[in-house]
Amino acid sequence: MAVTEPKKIIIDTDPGIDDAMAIFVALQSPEVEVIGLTTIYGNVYTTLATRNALHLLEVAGRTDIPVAEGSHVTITKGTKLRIADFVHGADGLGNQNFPPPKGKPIEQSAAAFLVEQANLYPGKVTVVALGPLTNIALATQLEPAFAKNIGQIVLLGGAFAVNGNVNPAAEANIFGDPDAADIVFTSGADILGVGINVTHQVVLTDADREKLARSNGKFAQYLCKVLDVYFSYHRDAYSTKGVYLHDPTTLLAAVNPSLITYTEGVVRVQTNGITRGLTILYNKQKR
Ligand SMILES: O=c1[nH]cnc2c1ncn2[C@@H]1O[C@H](CO)[C@@H](O)[C@H]1O
Repeated sequence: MAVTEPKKIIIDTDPGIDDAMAIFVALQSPEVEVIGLTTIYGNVYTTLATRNALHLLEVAGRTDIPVAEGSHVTITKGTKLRIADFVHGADGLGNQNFPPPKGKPIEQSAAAFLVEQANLYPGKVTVVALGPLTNIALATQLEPAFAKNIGQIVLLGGAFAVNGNVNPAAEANIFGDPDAADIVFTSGADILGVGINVTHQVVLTDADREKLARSNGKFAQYLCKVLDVYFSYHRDAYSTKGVYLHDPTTLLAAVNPSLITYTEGVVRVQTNGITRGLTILYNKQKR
């Protein structure tokens, strides 16, 4: 039987409690090889995202994986960022006051790293984008062939035919940088978009969490510590007895796309007005 090579993935991330889960899922999945993490603002500011990415790799014993720091501002140089510390805690990881990581990010920017890896392995690298799409948009501007060279972009973003989670129109990652999102969606790249219409169907319940607490696994024990804040937020905001697994679901869409059903079409993003951040899908059924 032919042995299939693991899919090379770069995770663009703003850790983030559900980002931590997604990173651990990736590191536990033989189907994928994590060749780098790139960081972005969203759940936390970019500086803290970099610190948390390095910390999570140290927890996992995978300091061989490079971390490239991403943009601190939106694609239009906007500095008024919407940071979801009310979802993830001030430190992004459930207010656990973890010690600072020993490692450092590489010299390259996230966009430069993305471009380099896509050129190095044309058509073979999947970017799993778990935050606002600024770094990916910057990569398309840095290298016009990026959209062609990157294998696939699997992204968590958008609310397709449902309300957003920031406001009725917008989902948090798209709302974080709608201009960047529209650049990415119109870049010509092969994109697999996972919206909150999908991720709101994937819930880690209180019972699941108790099961996790009974596990001796290193990742299970770590996640039980950081999950409190995420559970409290969901209880207050949604009255749910559980949490939405946004980022892990998106990561799993890259590991095994057959877990989710898709529709094919064209997506544009509203970049101004009260519906700024709205994702619109034209599903090609009309000719
Ligand atoms: O209400 C919210 N406001 C802002 N961000 C949120 C909210 N709920 C979840 N997320 C975060 O945004 C991404 C999914 O949209 C996830 O990373 C999630 O942790």
